[in-house]
Amino acid sequence: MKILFVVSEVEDLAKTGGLADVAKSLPIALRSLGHDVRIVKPYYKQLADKFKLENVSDEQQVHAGDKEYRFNIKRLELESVPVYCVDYPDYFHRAGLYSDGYQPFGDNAERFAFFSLAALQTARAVDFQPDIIHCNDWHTSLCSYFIKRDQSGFFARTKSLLTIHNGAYQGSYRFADIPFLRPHSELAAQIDSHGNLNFLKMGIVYADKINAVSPNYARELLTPLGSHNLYHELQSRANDVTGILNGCDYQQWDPASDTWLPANYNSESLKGKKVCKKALQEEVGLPVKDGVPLIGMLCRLTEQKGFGYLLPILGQLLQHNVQVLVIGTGDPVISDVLQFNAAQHPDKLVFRDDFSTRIAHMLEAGCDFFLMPSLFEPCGLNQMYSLAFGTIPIVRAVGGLRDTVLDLQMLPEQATGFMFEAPDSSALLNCVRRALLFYHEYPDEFVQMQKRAMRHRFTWYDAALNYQALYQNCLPMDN
Ligand SMILES: Nc1ncnc2c1ncn2[C@@H]1O[C@H](COP(=O)(O)OP(=O)(O)O[C@H]2O[C@H](CO)[C@@H](O)[C@H](O)[C@H]2O)[C@@H](O)[C@H]1O
Repeated sequence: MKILFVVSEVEDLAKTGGLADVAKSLPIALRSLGHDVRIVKPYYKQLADKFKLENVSDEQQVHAGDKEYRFNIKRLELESVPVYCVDYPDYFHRAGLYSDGYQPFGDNAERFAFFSLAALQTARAVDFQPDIIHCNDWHTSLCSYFIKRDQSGFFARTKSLLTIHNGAYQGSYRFADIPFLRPHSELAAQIDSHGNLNFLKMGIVYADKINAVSPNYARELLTPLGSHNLYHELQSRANDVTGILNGCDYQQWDPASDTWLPANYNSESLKGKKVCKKALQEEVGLPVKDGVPLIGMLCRLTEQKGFGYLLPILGQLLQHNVQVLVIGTGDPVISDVLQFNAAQHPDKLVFRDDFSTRIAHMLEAGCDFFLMPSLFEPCGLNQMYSLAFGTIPIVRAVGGLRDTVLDLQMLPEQATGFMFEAPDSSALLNCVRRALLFYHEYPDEFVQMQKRAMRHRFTWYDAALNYQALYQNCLPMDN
């Protein structure tokens, strides 16, 4: 099959979160199944600073009424997957991808409506007539609409799939302010009472199929509580909504060969993990103690990740014989509270307002537990990385976390972690206490759990097979 994978961010090129991990690994896995998959993404400053790329075609155009927007197409290869980059400096040559660090850019609607049109124009320019356009999240949802209404005939046989990586971000903007959409009366008919058009909703309405990044999140999306206020739209497409679990890139996340780590280890021997713990404690300034459990947390600082019920019990949690390390950037209100608590408990809590690939690997390897108490979690990748590193996840039973972690109480023989149900502080605190008790009281069983976790596999190969079947499902029978 010919697949055009349209996405805003890609690991190694430009990234703000888990979407980028998927946008690298899935196309590579699909390529290994023999499909002709090509990525289209914006030529962000982050990417332009790293790779000075040449144009691969004449200047291209997108129109908004009488106005012409001229852009260039650059190309590179990511492990033999072609990546076309839409080069339009006015929209994409900025320090951030979506915001200046404080506020979202005021023209995000315009930027991503343009990008969706430009991605389709890129396919035409390089004469790549896809069977499937695979759209990802709100940024590229409009492609599903545009191919259905395309006048050129180029996409007459093309079907579209929308993958929802995070349904909380929907891109809802004043329709009248988006020059590229003004001629589309069909979209104008879909605005809400405030005059806003919801980009993700348009993907849900117009895509041939829709999938979420885990089976459990797909089920949650079809409930009033889990639908991020898109219940009616999702329910009306219920027969076309499925879930495919993300994979884990075990080349990148392998403690036996990881070059970011001070020592390597595997599921036969965890000796190197102790070295990693010591190095991590030293690096972040925690007392170097082996018998004290170290809980790590690494994420974007947002409400989604469960800070609403974690922050109120941090003090209680730190009364235990434990060390906690939180690393991530994001909401300044959350970082202020973390900073305040860290100043009060310097020997027990460290917060780093920071993110780098190196520190991510160091944290995943050096901690005993990985905390991910998310309010909602479409799939979650960090819990898979922590399983691969023998770092026991403590998670809320929600979204993909429920699909990937097996709780000790429920499945004592197969358990790989600890889970709690209710999104509240006491359920979280009880769960962490349960995990700490197990660590202190059953050290041998704890090591067995670590080894079991390390052997658990969620491969991109399996995910790619499922996507392949879903693409087939989008296409007419004769394909
Ligand atoms: N401050 C920061 N800056 C840059 N990178 C950071 C960062 N903090 C963490 N990261 C990195 O981003 C990735 C996080 O992936 P997750 O899946 O855990 O969450 P995210 O919410 O971003 O993704 C969404 O999309 C993915 C992919 O489908 C779903 O798994 C997930 O549930 C959904 O919320 C990891 O590679 C991590 O190391």
